[in-house]
Amino acid sequence: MTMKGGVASQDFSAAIAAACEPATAVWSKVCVALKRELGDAAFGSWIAPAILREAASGDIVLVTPTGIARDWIRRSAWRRIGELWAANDPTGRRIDLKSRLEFEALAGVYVEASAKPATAAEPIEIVLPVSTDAPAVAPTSAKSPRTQGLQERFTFETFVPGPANEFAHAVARRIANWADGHFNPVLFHGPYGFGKTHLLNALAWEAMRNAPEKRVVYLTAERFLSTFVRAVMDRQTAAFKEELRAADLLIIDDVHFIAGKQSTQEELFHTLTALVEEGRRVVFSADRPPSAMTEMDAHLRSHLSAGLVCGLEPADRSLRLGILERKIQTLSAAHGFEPTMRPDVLQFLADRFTDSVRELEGALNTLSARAGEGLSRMTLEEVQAILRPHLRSGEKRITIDDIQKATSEHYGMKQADLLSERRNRAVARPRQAAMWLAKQLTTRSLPDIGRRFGGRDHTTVLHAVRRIEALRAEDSALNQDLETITRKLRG
Ligand SMILES: Nc1ncnc2c1ncn2[C@@H]1O[C@H](COP(=O)(O)OP(=O)(O)OP(=O)(O)O)[C@@H](O)[C@H]1O
Repeated sequence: MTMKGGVASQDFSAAIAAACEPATAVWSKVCVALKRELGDAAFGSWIAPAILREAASGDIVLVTPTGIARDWIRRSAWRRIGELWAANDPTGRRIDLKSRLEFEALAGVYVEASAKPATAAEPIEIVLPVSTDAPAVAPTSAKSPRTQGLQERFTFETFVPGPANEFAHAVARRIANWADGHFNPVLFHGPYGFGKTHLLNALAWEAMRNAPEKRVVYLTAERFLSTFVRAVMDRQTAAFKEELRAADLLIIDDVHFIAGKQSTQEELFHTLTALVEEGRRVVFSADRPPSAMTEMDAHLRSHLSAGLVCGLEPADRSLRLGILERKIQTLSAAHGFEPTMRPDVLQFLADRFTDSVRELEGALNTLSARAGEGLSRMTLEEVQAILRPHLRSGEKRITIDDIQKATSEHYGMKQADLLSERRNRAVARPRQAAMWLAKQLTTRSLPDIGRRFGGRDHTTVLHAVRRIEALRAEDSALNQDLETITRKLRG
């Protein structure tokens, strides 16, 4: 079914101006009205995930992530979309509606009109549909929905192998090459901050590059949980299942996160068995082996161990030195300074920051921010003086999970509320407070924090941090809340 926009004005200059208006601008206007008319929930669930594409002929196609979404729009909103489109696009461009699968069958005919209208709410987007525009070599900086959740810097090129992770690295490369799926699922486990997410991201990028026609789905367990909860609330579980089960390769990061969350575990169990039965690949990461996931449902636990369980060990000294050298090269390439540091400084860093590679990287970033191009000339004394605050020993390490638990407990809500899409103040303010605490008490980056709060964007975290900073100046109750939670976390 296609629709045609009518010429609304006889005024020639107005028509010329309108003709220059890109389809995305028209769609944004349509979205503003649709959001008002349908309400946030329906708009966010069905319209926002759709993407506008433009044909060489000038025809516009609204592409939905699933057939179910296409049918919903056709049934419930298409007539209205046609009216709004016609009213806002006097040039009379046609707009058509297709599901992604239909659209991909016509691949090559269309070019992307835009990622998404500015007015669109955050979509229930859980897939990385891989199509002909997969990254040719390394991922580019443009973040399209299909690369949502993946970090561009986490590739095999930037991953340093060593004895601690050699086997995991080899297994990940094999999966990324779509080699035989003899071991399925594969679970990578290892301690906090030693490269699991990096490895899974690298695997996803490489798998997409090697087989652009296949569908690779990457999501964190937090995102799995929050998307599933939202799908249940919106009665969209069928669409949720359809999206996941259409994956050729499903990658779920930090699966331990859903331990104890009964219905989410069940859903994951069914997804896992369905995919494995069909010979599709499934990859997980976790902070411990399945045998140690005592809160995990026994059924799911045994299926997680049914393929290959593969450990990453903490990086040894030579690997830490290798990683430091690689990171220095990356920093120097980005900022144009000499890619070296004094050997005693390198050794000091490798010996003092052993808790995780994340800490090691954080120390290097601190030095680079302070010294800039003087990094290569820094003496050991200067380095020690700058890093002294980071070297407090015996301080308890606080995780984002700890912060979410303590914050939700303090405000008398569930941890899942902090990850949910709910925007009312009673939930939004504690969520912002928890994000602020995560920025203050952990070394996590803004994208990393967003990832752990239901897969939110780093700009949302930045906004939360700024909001809390501003409120602290005038809201003593909030200050007290933050102090109480911090005290509790520090133990
Ligand atoms: N072998 C490695 N080569 C290069 N960088 C590494 C390596 N191992 C870890 N890193 C870096 O350390 C940081 C932390 O790694 P990552 O986020 O993958 O840890 P993780 O094991 O997933 O931790 P968590 O369980 O807390 O999520 C990242 O910036 C990553 O690039």
